[in-house]
Amino acid sequence: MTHKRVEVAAGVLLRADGAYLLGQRAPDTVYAGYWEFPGGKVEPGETPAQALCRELDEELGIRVTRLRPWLRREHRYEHAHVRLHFFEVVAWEGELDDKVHSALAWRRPGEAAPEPMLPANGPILKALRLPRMMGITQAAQVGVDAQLAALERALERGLRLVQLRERGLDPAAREDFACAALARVHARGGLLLINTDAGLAQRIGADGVHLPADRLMATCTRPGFEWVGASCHSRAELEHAAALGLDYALLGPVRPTTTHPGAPALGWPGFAGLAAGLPVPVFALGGLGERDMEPARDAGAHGIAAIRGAWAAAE
Ligand SMILES: Nc1nc2c([nH]c(=O)n2[C@@H]2O[C@H](COP(=O)(O)OP(=O)(O)OP(=O)(O)O)[C@@H](O)[C@H]2O)c(=O)[nH]1
Repeated sequence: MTHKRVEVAAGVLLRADGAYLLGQRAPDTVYAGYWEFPGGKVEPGETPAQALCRELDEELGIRVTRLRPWLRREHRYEHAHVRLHFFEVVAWEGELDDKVHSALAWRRPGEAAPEPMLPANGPILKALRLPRMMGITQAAQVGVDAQLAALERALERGLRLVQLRERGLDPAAREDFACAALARVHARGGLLLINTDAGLAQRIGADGVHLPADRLMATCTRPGFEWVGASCHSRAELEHAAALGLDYALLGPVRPTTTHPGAPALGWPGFAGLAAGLPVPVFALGGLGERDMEPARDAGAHGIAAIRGAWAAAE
């Protein structure tokens, strides 16, 4: 049986400590007892953002004062074909006064979520585990020792996601550097992805691979790592990353950069237009640093990826 598509708005309420809110569906609903993000169906004449503000007022008794578009994902249930518009809700007024759920629970991104979870939400929980800042290595440019020292400083400051992108190192030096970087990143509980070289990622036990755009477009099935991402410069590339079920995409350059001279800069409106409405978290890239996190997330980015900007913050 085919169903008309139902538009749904769902809110990831984020506390200052990074915890997010889940609600357990009441006994008299479809999927009773399953956990969900608070929200509900978009009514005729409403935008998804308006629907979410109404639902959070009705369900939780709060007035949303700041929200950001995040991910959009379609799922076919036996009872409905839903298109879920997920927003991050970062500020609200009023105390939580739940009127519809059996229970509420706050969870930090690393903690196990309560079970059972609505089936459409698995990738959303995985996206919440993805750190907001990605550092991309440049050991071939600055030297292996200087890059490892910069990596240690950045891990100390809280960096937990690193992409090793070292086309300029010969294979033996790249493998030595990758092992040294992986030990440091794993000592802090972070994730290390290897650009292009899936064999190297496999040998050293890295967390995943990162595909350059040409590799992405030549790839028909998701590589078999826990974390797989790709570099994108167009909507077609972003949609291919989404179709492969990748865990993130990088999109840029947002500003002109010395690493990609001559590439036209997107600016935040250009970034927001290309990144909107995707199921895959998108990092903004190109001339950015941690100070750009707020404008990036307001433009729909999951976070920021940086080469120079990731290592320079404390210098
Ligand atoms: N609120 C919410 N709904 C979700 C999530 N994930 C997900 O698949 N859905 C699906 O989206 C639809 C939302 O329907 P709902 O029953 O909450 O809608 P509603 O509040 O307007 O209730 P109503 O049916 O009584 O009017 C359901 O099919 C639900 O399974 C989620 O995280 N939050």
